[in-house]
Amino acid sequence: MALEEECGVFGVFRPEAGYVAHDSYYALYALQHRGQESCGIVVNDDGVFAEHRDVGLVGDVFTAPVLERLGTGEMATGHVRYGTTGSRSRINAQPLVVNHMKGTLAIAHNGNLANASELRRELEMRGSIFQTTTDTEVISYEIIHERLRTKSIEAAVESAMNYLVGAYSLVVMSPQKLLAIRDPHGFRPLCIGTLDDGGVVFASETCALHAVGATYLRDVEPGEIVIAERAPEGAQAPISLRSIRTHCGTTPHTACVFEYIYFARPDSDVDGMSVHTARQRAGRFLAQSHPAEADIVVGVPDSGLDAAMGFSQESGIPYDTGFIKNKYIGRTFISPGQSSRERGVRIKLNPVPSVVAGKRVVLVDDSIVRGTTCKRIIRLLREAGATEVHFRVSAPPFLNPCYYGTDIDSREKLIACHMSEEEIRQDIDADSLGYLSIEDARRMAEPAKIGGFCTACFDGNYPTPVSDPEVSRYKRTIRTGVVKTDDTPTMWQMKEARP
Ligand SMILES: O=P(O)(O)OC[C@H]1O[C@H](OP(=O)(O)OP(=O)(O)O)[C@H](O)[C@@H]1O
Ligand SMILES: NC(=O)CC[C@H](N)C(=O)O
Ligand code: SF4
Ligand SMILES: [Mg+2]
Repeated sequence: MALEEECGVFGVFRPEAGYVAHDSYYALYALQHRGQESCGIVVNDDGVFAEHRDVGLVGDVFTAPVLERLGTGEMATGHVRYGTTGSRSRINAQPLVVNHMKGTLAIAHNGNLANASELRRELEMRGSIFQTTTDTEVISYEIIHERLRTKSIEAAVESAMNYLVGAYSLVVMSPQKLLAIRDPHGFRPLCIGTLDDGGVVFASETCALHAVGATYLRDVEPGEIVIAERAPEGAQAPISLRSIRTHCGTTPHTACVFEYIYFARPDSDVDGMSVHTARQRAGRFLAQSHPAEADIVVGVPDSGLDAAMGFSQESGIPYDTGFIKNKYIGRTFISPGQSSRERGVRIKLNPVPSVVAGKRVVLVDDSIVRGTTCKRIIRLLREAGATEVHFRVSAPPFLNPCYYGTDIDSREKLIACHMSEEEIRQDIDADSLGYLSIEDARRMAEPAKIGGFCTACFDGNYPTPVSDPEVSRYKRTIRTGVVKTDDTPTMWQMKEARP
């Protein structure tokens, strides 16, 4: 496995009981690109939770009878998963539902805790019995633990956030409230929308708001807890929103830059910045930093197309459709092993010979991970008659794993960890090769309403301590509990502070 998708979360709260499972179904369909291993919906009908989760795609798991069985309710939460902690089995499918002394809780999580194993060990020592192998269950138990000594679910979340390190965009549903929570770094996106009937929705991406007919209100701020609850009688709107901001501004914002490069849908806005525009900007920057003498610019469908357009606009070289993508194949990333991944690339893309024959082609894609895709498509272009292929990549080279919800699992598999740029160019048989610089990767999303970006998979600058032996500079921090690299408290220090 190399780079993989992540997860999508959704929540809806309507003033009157209705088909909120159907809302979730449409939204999850729009978020399917963020995770294809499993999915789930939990409906809340006046405090009674009905749930369905399974491995598979949204359209396969949620048949009409299944949606029917979920019934009606005022609230629902949904999830599409690509697992980063814990296997891809049904037991780990989300939203998780946990019964505790003060009620029931459903939780949907996008992201990954950097201190999940430490927290889990500690919770187990205190008697917690885990049903899954996910970090999401760790978050739920941390919240429940805090709930026993706080007055409300939001106070419990606020308190639990003191111990959570890493990436978490959450939708939490209690019998009476629907909460949206974003970690103080703001790694993963999360936005708020409103419905015509006065309802409220939370979603990973704005494309899911559009899928349910909601209007974008704003993004959840990094560190913010947004609480949707029934407004008192006579209030202007039937559902009110309020916020707890005690965790806002406690750490620099480090939104995942790869959301703009690859993960998010181009028709989504993330932190107020259009993903399509960000990708076009990246293409323009590439044309400035790595120009080419060529006849046409071609993008690799799907996620290379916007950057190819930007390259064409900046360079003046005409853009054309050089590849047709088979509509009936999913993202090759989801293939379980390298051999089936290679087969997937073969059947997925086909060049258009009339476009590329006899042409010097600038080929643009969003990333090189293992080098499988680009090697294959450059060969296809040459077989179709392209005379030169200049490959431009709208991301910097991947050199490090991600601990925040993206499965870039080991350096062994990352081609840039083993070959120089010139060796890669030769290996993939390109006439020239140019990557986006890290600085330009940050610049592509600069207009976003967020303070800064994580670029750790490219430069190794992890915004939090991470408990992984691969990241040697943090080893000492984690073993000794002495912070050497910044002022972020270690897990051990946080534990000591815990009442
Ligand atoms: O170097 P590799 O290991 O081959 O991986 C890189 C490719 O994988 C992704 O595309 P993918 O085809 O998976 O999905 P997409 O259709 O969404 O671009 C990415 O957009 C690159 O094209
Ligand atoms: N990719 C994700 O956001 C995954 C969420 C969570 N860490 C899980 O493994 O289920
Ligand atoms: S390490 Fe890379 S993929 Fe992970 S959060 Fe940072 S920028 Fe995103
Ligand atoms: Mg691709």
